[in-house]
Amino acid sequence: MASAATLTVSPAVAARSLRRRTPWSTSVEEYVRCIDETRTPARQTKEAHGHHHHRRPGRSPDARPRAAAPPPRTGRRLRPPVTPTPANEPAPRRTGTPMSLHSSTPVLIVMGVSGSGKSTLASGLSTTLGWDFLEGDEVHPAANVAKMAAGTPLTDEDRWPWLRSIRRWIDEHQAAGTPGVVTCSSLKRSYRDVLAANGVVFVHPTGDERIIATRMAARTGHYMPASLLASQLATLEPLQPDENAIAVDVSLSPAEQLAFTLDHLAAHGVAVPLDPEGASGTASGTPAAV
Ligand SMILES: Nc1ncnc2c1ncn2[C@@H]1O[C@H](COP(=O)(O)OP(=O)(O)OP(=O)(O)O)[C@@H](O)[C@H]1O
Ligand SMILES: O=C(O)[C@H](O)[C@@H](O)[C@H](O)[C@H](O)CO
Repeated sequence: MASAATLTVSPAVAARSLRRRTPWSTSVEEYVRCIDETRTPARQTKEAHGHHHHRRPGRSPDARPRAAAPPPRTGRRLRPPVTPTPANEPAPRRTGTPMSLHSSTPVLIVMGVSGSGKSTLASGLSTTLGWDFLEGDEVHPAANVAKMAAGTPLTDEDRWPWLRSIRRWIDEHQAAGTPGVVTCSSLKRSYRDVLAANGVVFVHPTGDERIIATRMAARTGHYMPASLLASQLATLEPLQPDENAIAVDVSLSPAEQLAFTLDHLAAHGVAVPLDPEGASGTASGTPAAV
């Protein structure tokens, strides 16, 4: 893996982030406080709830300073940001692509075909990191949803306006210094190019298509028919070496996927909890090959 830049945050950005209760801090004590204050109850998958989280800067209750913040809890174990070295780099990724966060506010785009586990992983990342969350399916134009529900794949023209609205969400968050996590299939390179920016990292649950098909077939209450998986896979263009990305094996459990992704983020300078809820036991272990 190519070496990647360690995230650097200017004092002004760090101060702004602290005000927003986001976990950017060089001080462990402050970081503990921020994590504790941003922690929200575990989110359910949209399958269970039928709706998604969609928080924007300024509109989210979590984005506003809280008048009566609880006293900081003590004793939480943290994984401090580390500088990548050959010894502490996580296991090789499928793509072998460099991941770089430069000095911008990070936004994770969890991409992949329908049923690959985007929402499950993104929800875990958002909860663990305390970052804003956008369920990309929520901002599809109604006509797109109707089309997919009827079993017809979307075209490029259907997707451009949707991609642009996700781009706006990313821009708003980066301009505000508020990290975020968004789900967006981002199947083609040209789609990802609409979304890519400094600080934007694609996180791609990928691997055995039979696993995805099985999960899709078992899923109920979702507008996306399993019959569209074939066209999703046919449309998917693999990540390319110059894309800023982490590939995560779909065969891993949700907790393992979360731990694997957090390992990569930590190795690239992002402060993440050492003992995130739902990711215990594997964060510091060797992930399954991807
Ligand atoms: N790592 C995993 N292990 C086992 N089951 C999983 C895992 N990740 C997701 N699932 C299950 O697979 C199904 C699809 O997951 P999810 O809804 O997160 O995928 P998605 O990519 O967001 O789908 P879509 O794009 O169609 O909305 C769900 O039933 C979910 O509970
Ligand atoms: O680009 C697309 O074709 C769409 O974004 C789909 O991927 C669905 O929205 C998503 O997978 C929900 O099932």
